[in-house]
Amino acid sequence: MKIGVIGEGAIGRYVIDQLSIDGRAPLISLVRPARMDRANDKVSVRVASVGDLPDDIDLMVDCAGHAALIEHGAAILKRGIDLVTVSLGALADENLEQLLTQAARTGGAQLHLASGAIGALDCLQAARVGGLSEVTYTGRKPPAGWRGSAAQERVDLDALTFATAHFRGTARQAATQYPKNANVAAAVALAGLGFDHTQAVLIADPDATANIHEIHASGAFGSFGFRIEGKALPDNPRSSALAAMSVISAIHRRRAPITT
Ligand SMILES: NC(=O)C1=CN([C@@H]2O[C@H](COP(=O)(O)OP(=O)(O)OC[C@H]3O[C@@H](n4cnc5c(N)ncnc54)[C@H](O)[C@@H]3O)[C@@H](O)[C@H]2O)C=CC1
Ligand SMILES: O=C([O-])CC(=O)C(=O)O
Repeated sequence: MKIGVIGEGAIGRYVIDQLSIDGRAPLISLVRPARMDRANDKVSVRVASVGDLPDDIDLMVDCAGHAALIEHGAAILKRGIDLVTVSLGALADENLEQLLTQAARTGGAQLHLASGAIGALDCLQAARVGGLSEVTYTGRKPPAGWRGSAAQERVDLDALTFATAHFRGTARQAATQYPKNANVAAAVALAGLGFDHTQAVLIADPDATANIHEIHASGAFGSFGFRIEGKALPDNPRSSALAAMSVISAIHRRRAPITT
């Protein structure tokens, strides 16, 4: 299977490392033009545009964030190449969602949303069939996990002495205002009640030692609570290791003769 990766940051590097251990086919990296000369011995080919991807590529994986999905997503799908993405929050923009839907139909390809740093999405998807009445997502990270986000303008991250909510609103608002931190809110919304009916709370917690994500949902099925304490990737305190693992898991499931 010939795979192309977008993004050589914390998630991208994990994915490239794992795929090179699998070692079945050359890896292609789609990078910004300024990064064309960067060295990574696990990558065989570097390209700066979707047009330069080889014809026999099987799958692209976006590990680069909203800007990359916006820039490359439609062109990849239109070329008939399936795309796995971690940038779910970008779909809070309805125009982008429509553009990607149309591109996938035109190319006969599929955009696969990696489960990312959260779980229990299967439960929400099934519960949605019978009708959900309420879904709340709470994201809690140490202050360092919120650096570079809108939280910085709302609370003094360096001076916090107790857990402080810096955002309360819908999943659409969270995903739009926190592009690097609230993809999980988008995942919960897309699996359950949608962007405008899923409530989100984002908390900076000086006592937290992990990225903690919680879902509380109720509906015709009953109710459930889900909580995960995810370790951050060593290179980026914002991003949970599970998000990178979920990309590899998505690729493995595509190859498997029997899959969930
Ligand atoms: N679904 C989920 O649960 C999660 C999703 N994410 C998303 O994944 C993104 C990446 O996370 P990290 O690897 O930790 O970030 P990072 O900042 O370590 O790496 C991002 C990489 O993407 C590259 N990049 C950015 N825009 C690009 C473009 N237009 N074309 C090509 N490359 C581009 C950057 O040069 C950098 O190498 C986050 O910004 C966030 O949106 C992150 C954590 C969890
Ligand atoms: O990695 C995490 O813990 C969550 C995250 O950044 C996101 O949802 O974008």
